[in-house]
Amino acid sequence: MLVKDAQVREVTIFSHNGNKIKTEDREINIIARFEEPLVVVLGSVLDDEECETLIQLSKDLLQRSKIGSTKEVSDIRTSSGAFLTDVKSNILARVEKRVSAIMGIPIEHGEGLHILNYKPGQEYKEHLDYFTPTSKVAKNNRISTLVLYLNDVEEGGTTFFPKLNLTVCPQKGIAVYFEYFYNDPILNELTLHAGAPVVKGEKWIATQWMRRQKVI
Ligand SMILES: O=C(O)CCC(=O)C(=O)O
Ligand SMILES: [Fe+2]
Repeated sequence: MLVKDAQVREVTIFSHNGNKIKTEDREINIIARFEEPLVVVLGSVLDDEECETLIQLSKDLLQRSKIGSTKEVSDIRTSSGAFLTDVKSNILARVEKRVSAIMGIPIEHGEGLHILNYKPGQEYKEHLDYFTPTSKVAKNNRISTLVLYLNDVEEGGTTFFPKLNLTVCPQKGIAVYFEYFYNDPILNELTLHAGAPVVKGEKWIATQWMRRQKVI
């Protein structure tokens, strides 16, 4: 009997089933999943000390980049951010290892954890995390994202997926995972997402974007 294509679910990168992911040093909870495109909400990914260390490491870095002239200005993303690329820290190394285990991709495929800080009114408008297929960087395009929430936001600052009608509320230590490496481009486009404006308090996140191949 013929099976209609539409009924066959595409293979995903994320391969964890059940309610928990056991990594080398932590048990992570799978809280919710939206199946196609796959969006997974994960609980207990980072402990308080790890969240606070990532914030502190980026504060040091942001401080330094302000002295240089690399402060980016964009209407799409009004927050300020920094890549923790050349930072040496045991906690950072431990977090990267865990992130790699969750995402099922070697950390060498990552661009380095990117820390973002949003103040009230700041946001990240609707966007796709992968580059347009025609761009030069798309040769080694992004395939998946993990957004780690580093603090509790008093009001606002949710991550939402407008095409899925899905909203994730930030909580310290939790994360949202999604991937966009499907054969069907429509599925990839459904991962459109945004960081809603922070209303009260501030928001800190760490984002890991994974590429198809190693980042050199
Ligand atoms: O701030 C958010 O909730 C979303 C962040 C995001 O989309 C990204 O870092 O690519
Ligand atoms: Fe994004």
